[in-house]
This record gives sequence, structure tokens and C-alpha cells, in this order.
Amino acid sequence: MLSLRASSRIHGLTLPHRLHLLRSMSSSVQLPIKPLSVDEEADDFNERVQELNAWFNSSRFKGIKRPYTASSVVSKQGSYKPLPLPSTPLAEKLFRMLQEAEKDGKPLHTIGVIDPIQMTQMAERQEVVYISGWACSSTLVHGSNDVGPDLADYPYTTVPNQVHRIFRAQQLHDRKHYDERFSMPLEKRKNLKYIDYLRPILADGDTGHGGLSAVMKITKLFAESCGHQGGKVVVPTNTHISRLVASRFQLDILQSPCFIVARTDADSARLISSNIDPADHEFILGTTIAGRGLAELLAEAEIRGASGDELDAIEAEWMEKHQLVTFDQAVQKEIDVAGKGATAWDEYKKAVDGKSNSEARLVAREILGKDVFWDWDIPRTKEGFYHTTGGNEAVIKRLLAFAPYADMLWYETNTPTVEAATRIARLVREKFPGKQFVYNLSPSFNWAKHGFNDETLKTFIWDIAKEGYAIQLISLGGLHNTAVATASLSKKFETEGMLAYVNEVQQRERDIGCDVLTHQKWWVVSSSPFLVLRSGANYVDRIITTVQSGNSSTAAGGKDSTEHTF
Ligand SMILES: C[C@](O)(C(=O)O)[C@H](CC(=O)O)C(=O)O
Ligand SMILES: [Mg+2]
Repeated sequence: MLSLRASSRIHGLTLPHRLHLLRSMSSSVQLPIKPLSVDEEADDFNERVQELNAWFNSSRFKGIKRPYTASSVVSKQGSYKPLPLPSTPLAEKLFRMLQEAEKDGKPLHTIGVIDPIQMTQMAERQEVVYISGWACSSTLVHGSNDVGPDLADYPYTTVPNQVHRIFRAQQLHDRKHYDERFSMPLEKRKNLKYIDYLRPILADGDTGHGGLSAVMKITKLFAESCGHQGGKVVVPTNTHISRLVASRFQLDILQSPCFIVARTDADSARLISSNIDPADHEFILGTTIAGRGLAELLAEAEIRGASGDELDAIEAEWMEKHQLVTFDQAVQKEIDVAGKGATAWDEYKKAVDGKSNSEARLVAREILGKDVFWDWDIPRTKEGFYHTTGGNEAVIKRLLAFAPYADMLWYETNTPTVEAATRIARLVREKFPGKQFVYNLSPSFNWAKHGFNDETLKTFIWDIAKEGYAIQLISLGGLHNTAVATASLSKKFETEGMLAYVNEVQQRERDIGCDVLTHQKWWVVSSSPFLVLRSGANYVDRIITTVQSGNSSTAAGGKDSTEHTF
């Protein structure tokens, strides 16, 4: 809830200067105590529109297209300019970090975190935090706690809730660390390594969990809980663009500089929900064999009680017989059959560049002197989806279409290679110089099987960083690491008892200087009889000592604490 100070009038100043002054005097807003006149209200509105336009034109949004006006945003903001969100300084920091990454050709690379412990252990070295939808789906589903595989069917508050949890933990550890620093003399402080817990968070927004209003709601939650989101595409290009615009519009209403990352899964996508956008037509597959639709045959089989296996067999046989092709491939075949050769094909390709399927059909008829039979409805799946080729060309086309609307681009690759990453980035950057990318160093790949040797595996991140892959993340790195560390301890503990604990955990914590070794200091329930607080014990002790006028006999980190044995 916002705490707003009611203002008394400031005499001698006329609007809009008065309101402007009130806004700039403090980070909060002083609302006028009497309704403004219509003229005053209009002046204030115009001043806000001007201010917002200046923000839109600032270097933060260089190259970003907004298909709406600043006044359409201001009118949605309500009667006063939004206060800066806690995520704003972090988003601004990310902007500067990314500019530096671009200048140096170096990456911000990170490991997806699943909890506050992992966040603290990465804070010293990883400059950004990634929060994965997949990992949330497996570990922390908001509301129902019904964890499961990532089908993006969890409540849309799930990932924002995790972002909120991690952001809160970042803030607490920052406060704890700061207090620790200022509880020691300057000379000693010089030797205490400064840890920056306030790392910008990049969070997975998946497809936005619904229509445009849902996209706006999740965007708002992310911005409010501190985040930057990535969208996922299984939809027509223009639907994705609408979601990006909805997301930006929401951020603009909040006047938030949070980053929007447009992610496309077009590389591996084999289905598209609709053929409504001509931009997707060249990649949609159809059949050159007339006949009954696949979905119709499957529905019929289901009615007569066919089993799942039988249905799969019907589909496989149908697909085998029909060998789906794009319209261009169907035309190419007809050109070959007609013996018209390479010139006709070149002529066709040139004429259909950027055109819809209905236009391509007219061009083909012109060249071949007849219609080409090709149907994209016959093979539709029973859900109504169209088949699509996927692949890198589809990726490139989408990235180029999303570039004006997104701060960063993310294509989810099928195969991690420097060559593919380089080619795609260069083609995009030819048209959008300086555009930056996010790259998923996904544990879904068997990294040992992609032709890397130790050397190329080690340099991969830095090699692609030179091409603009400024944020790179092991999406499920934290999740896998928890799995392997726990499995290993569990295995050894079974037979080696406490020796296993010492060797696997305590000794290693000591060797690598892991601060959780002394977890009371790191994160503990205070032993105060008055308050039970989850917090950094020493930090809480100091607060309690302060409020109890310097007397806290119950301090959690007092002389009886087991931590003094470390
Ligand atoms: C990136 C991702 O969307 C995620 O939820 O983190 C997942 C995880 C992964 O497999 O790497 C995805 O790519 O679908
Ligand atoms: Mg995801």
C-alpha cells in the first residue's frame, strides 16, 4: 500500500509547476487536497505526457517500437504519476551491465536458482539471477503446491511468487551484509569482501498464461516482484507481437524500465496454433494429396472405440502416406515436373518473398499455367493446429519480427553450436545493430554429445558472448545441482554415517569458504523468547539489541551459540 502525504497548498506557484515540484520534492506523491480545475488537470496531463515521451526517447529504449502513444499510457496510469517500483533501480542496473557486456563482448552468465540458499551462494560471482518456469513447476507451485512437469498449467502467480521470494531474500541478505560491514571498524571492513546480493532477476513468463489481459497481469506481478520476463511462442508471429506490446504497455503504465525478452521455440516447434499471420505461411506444411482430413479420421476411430495405440498407428500411417511439404516445396516439384527449370523457380521465389499463401498461389498459377493442389487444412491435428517446419529460418524470421518490440531476444536452440548461434545473431544484428540475446545453456542437452572437447566446452560461453549473447543461463542448473549433491550425500550417509556428512558437506564448505557452514549466522530462527524471526541471526540480534537499549541476553549468536565452535 502506498503511503501518500496529503498536501496543503503551496502558495505562489501555479500549475503545472506546483505539481511538478510536489512530485520531485520526494519519492512519494503529494495529492492536491481540492479537485483540480479542468485546465489544471489538462496542464498536468500534458506535462506528464511530455515527460513520458522523453522517457520513451531515452537511450534505454533505443530501437524499441511502441504502437501506441504516451497519452494512451498516461490516461491509464491514474491521476498521478506512478511511484518508482523497487525493481526499477535493478532494471536500470541491468541496462548498464548489458551496455558494458556489449562493449567488452563478455557475457553475464548464470545458473537458474530454485531457492534463497542458491541465490546467496551465487551472489558473489553471478551477476544476474534466473528463475525458471520448469524449475518452479517442479518445486514450488503457487497456491496448490501441486508440483509437476512444466506444462505451463500452474497458476500464473507461480513464477512471480518465486521472484518475490528470491527478491525478498536478496534484500534481507543485503541488509544483513551491510549491517555486518557497518558493525565493524573501517580497517576491518576493508578486509571483508563486499557481496552484491542485489542482482537483477530474469524470470520465465512462458507464454504469458492466457490472453492479452493475462499477459498484462503477469507482467505487472513480475515488475512488482522485481523481474524481467521471457515469453515463449507456440502461436502465430503477430499473436506473439501483441503479447510483447501488451507487456510493454503494462510496464509503461507502471513506468517500469524492466526488460522484455522475446523467446521463440520456432526451432523445434512442429505445430502452430493458427495460420492467420501471413508471416508464418512459408513454414506451414500441407499435403498435395486430396482426401479426408487426419483429424476427421481420428475422430471417427475414437467414436468406434479405437485404443490409444491404434490412434497412434492411424496417425503414423497417414503421415507416412502424405509426406507433408510447404507450399514452396509443392511448387518446386511442379516446376520440376513441368521441366521449367531453375529460372522459373528463381522467378517464383523472388515474386513470393514476404507474400501470403494466397498471393503465392497466384504467382505459381502465373508461372505454371495451372493451380497447384496443396492443402494445409487436411493435415490439421485434432486440436486444430497446423503443421510447421520449425528450424533456423523460421527462428530468424521471428527474431527479426520481434526485435523492435523486445529488449532482448532468445531463441531456444535444438543443438548448441557456436556456428548456428553466430549465424543467427549476425543475421539479426545486420538489421538491428547491437541487439542482445539470451541463451539457454540448457541441461536438456547432453552436453557431452554435441561434439565439444574440454577446451571448446570451456570457451563456449565466451565464444558466443562475442556475438551478442549477453545473458546466458543454465536454466535448470540449480535444480540439477541440488539433485546431485543430495543424491551423493544420501548415498554415502547410508553406510558411512557422520563421516559422510563431514566429508561431503562440512569439510567442503570449509574448503571453499561457503558461508552456510555457520548457518546460524547465515539464516536461522532467532532464539529470542519475544520474537521468532526467520532471519540472519546476528543481524536480528543486533536489531533486538538496539530496540532493547543494548541489552539482549537471549541473542541467537550469543556466547552459547554452537557457531563459536567453528
Ligand atoms: C528455459 C525453460 O523454459 C525454463 O522453464 O527454465 C525450460 C527449461 C529447459 O529445458 O532448459 C525450457 O527450455 O523449456
Ligand atoms: Mg519455461
